[in-house]
Order: sequence, then C-alpha cells, then structure tokens
Amino acid sequence: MNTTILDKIVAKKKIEVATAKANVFLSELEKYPLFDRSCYSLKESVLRADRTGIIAEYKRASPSKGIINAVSSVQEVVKGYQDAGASAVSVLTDPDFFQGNLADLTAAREVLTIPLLRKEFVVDPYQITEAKAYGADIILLIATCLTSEEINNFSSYAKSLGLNVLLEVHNEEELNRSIFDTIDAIGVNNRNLKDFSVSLDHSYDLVNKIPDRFVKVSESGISDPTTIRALKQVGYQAFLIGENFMKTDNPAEAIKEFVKEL
Ligand SMILES: O=C(O)c1ccccc1NCC(=O)[C@H](O)[C@H](O)COP(=O)(O)O
Repeated sequence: MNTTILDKIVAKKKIEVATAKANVFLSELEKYPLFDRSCYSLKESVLRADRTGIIAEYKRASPSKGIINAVSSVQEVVKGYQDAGASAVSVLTDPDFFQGNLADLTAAREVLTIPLLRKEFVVDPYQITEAKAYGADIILLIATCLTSEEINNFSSYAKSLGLNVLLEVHNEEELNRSIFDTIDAIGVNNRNLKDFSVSLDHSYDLVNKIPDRFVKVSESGISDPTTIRALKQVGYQAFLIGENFMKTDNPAEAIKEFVKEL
C-alpha cells in the first residue's frame, strides 16, 4: 500500500508527542496559567447574528500548497479576522508540514475574545491538555486518523476540560462511526487528506446526514462569498477558511472585503 502524506504526518506526530511528553509532564501542563480558564463556546459564537459563521484560519504553509504566507504576523492576522466578524479563529500548530507552533496559539489567545481552535492532528490525549494549556477553546478530532473508540475517549476527555470538540469527517462511513454526545460540531472536510482533491460535493452530500443538534461546519476550498450563501441555504452554520485569506499580502484586509459580499 502507498504511504500518503497523511500517514507521514501521523507517524511524525506520534514521535513529536512522545518527545513533548518526555520534556513537559502532563502534571506541569496542568499548572500553566491558561489551563485554569473557562472556554468560549463555539456554538454560542456561531449563532450570534453579529458574527459571520466564518472560522478563519492562520496557515503559513500546507502540504498541498507549500508556503502560503511566511510574513504576516499571527496577532495582526487573527485580530483582523475577529474585527471582520469571524465567529472563531483556527491556528495550525503542526511544525513540520504547516510551519505552525504552540507559541502561535498563545499569541492568538492574547488578542482574541472569540473561540480559538487548535488545528492539529490529535493522536494522543496529551495534545488536548496542551491545547487548553496554550490557550485553545476548541480541539479538532479528524475521523480519518482515529478509531471510534479514540474519538469517544478523546472527546470525553476534552469535554472534562471544558473544551469544545469539532469532529472532522470526509464521508458517510466516517460520520456514522464517529457520532458521540461529547462532540459539539461536525465539520465536513471538502479536501481529501489522502490525495488533496477538493470538492464541495462532500459538504452537500453529507449535510442532511448530520443530526441538527451539532453545529454544521463546511471546511476547506472555500474562496467565494457566493459559496457561503449556498452552503447556508442547505444548512451549514460555519465555514472554515484558510488559504483564501492567507494567500494575500494582507489577510486581515482580505477577510474584511470578503465579508462585505456576504
Ligand atoms: O491544506 C492542506 O494541504 C492539508 C493537507 C493535509 C492535511 C490537512 C490539510 N489542511 C488542513 C485543513 O483542514 C485546512 O487548513 C482547512 O480546512 C482550511 O482549508 P483551506 O481554506 O482550503 O485552506
């Protein structure tokens, strides 16, 4: 069987987490000042009429596109996202494939009063403790990378810390084996993480299969306000957008212009 980039990301992630665990014990993370904090609710933020439903992402690079934006500062960008009406902000913390880090997450937390997602490939509950300790309100669980048992256990642990849980699926099989009451939001990733093809059909095909008690999120490949209007019509409440803003010289300005067209 061919090894995909996703396999490589997950393999590298397991090594990264083992190193982190050896360097900073879990009991130490639990003493970090940001760990003892109540989290902003993703659902409440998404439902607010004065916000757009956009979960705007800070993304320096990606496996599919290489370098996207190596210059814009995290605080300037995420503050701009918030000021433009984003419902939440997503910050990638993977260093090897996305050029992110946990310091970016804490820097974002310092300037935000809206929910903050740690965008990461979670393979171990230690990363969930880290997410809280470094300032996140939301964690992502990617069904493609996890068993049903892991999704159940990891989401229960995240809820016990007061975090919001966003589950990411790409097809019906993943959706059907991943629904637990400890999940707050379900995101349909329009990008196939194995071959990077992008199609909004995934969002349209799955929307009515997601129970209405979950916040419905459409993720990736969104570059046009018209697409958001169409996705809203079929039942999506939130929209994860990264590259479309980050590929510009001024992501904060780009979201402002985008929102004017909604
Ligand atoms: O973006 C990639 O190339 C990628 C490759 C492999 C795994 C994950 C990947 N992206 C993570 C994301 O989920 C996106 O950053 C996010 O949905 C925003 O997508 P976009 O608006 O298309 O930047």
